[in-house]
Amino acid sequence: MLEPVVSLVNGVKTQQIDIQNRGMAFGDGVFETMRLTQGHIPLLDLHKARLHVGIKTLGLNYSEAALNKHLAQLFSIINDSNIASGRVKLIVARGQGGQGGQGGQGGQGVNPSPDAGVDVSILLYASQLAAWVQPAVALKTSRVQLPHNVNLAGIKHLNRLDYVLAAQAAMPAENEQVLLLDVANNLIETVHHNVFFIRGSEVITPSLARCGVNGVFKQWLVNSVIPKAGLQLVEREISRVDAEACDACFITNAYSGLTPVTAINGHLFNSCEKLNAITGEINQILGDK
Ligand SMILES: C=C(O[C@@H]1C=C(C(=O)O)C=C[C@H]1N)C(=O)O
Repeated sequence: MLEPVVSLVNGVKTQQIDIQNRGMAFGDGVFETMRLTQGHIPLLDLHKARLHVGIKTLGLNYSEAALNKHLAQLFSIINDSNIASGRVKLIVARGQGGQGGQGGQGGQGVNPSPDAGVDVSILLYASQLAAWVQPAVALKTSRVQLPHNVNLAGIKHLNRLDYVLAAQAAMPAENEQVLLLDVANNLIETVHHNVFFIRGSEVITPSLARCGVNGVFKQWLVNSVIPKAGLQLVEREISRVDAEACDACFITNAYSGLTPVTAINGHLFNSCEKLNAITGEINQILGDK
């Protein structure tokens, strides 16, 4: 785990949170993992929009003005320092407090009290991008499958235990990422990325209606990049057999962008012209190359 270079909790420079914070106690919150490039965060508006969806779903007592103030404070610290590129993690968790202080189930206080506030914790990890970005990876499926949960599908909430179990079971090598299937045996995503397949002029990505995280980079690709590259986006269920019939595969997230996939459980994929077109478009827009 990389040490944060700057850590703000509700605008105060500290690495401590309240022992009763509900984000820690119950996973009662949402988060964003964002890329910092030359002092700015690409796709920040999309990160904020996804955060907002999660906040609304969880019914957090949220002030957009407070969030913007904390972000401005963070940017001012970044600009005064020599941190140019890295990773920014933003957590919005419900403040402390169980049900009226008396506890809910078994005195554990699962129900939030009406006056439970909101903690906005902003943590900056200044790591070298190159240390995190892999040129290409192989995927390995995990025997631990994602349950369906339509209440939380798409949201990047703090409860990631299915992912922890799946990664533990798969034990990936250094050049591997863990691919998750759901309980209906459809491919969903990797532990840290969304997944895409190219077949002819179609770019196919799993439907996340029942589980999975609606990635910010995925949203940007789907709405802006893929149409520009003249390709057709299809969101649907994908089985392993469907996937193996495809020409190419890649994974995405906001931190590392697009990463080509060389194989899934030993089934090989090549790079293809269409994948190069998408990568070219991304690099041009993000100004990476
Ligand atoms: C919880 C995580 O999940 C992944 C995050 C994204 C994303 O934000 O783009 C996509 C797929 C998820 N499996 C994470 O922090 O990596």
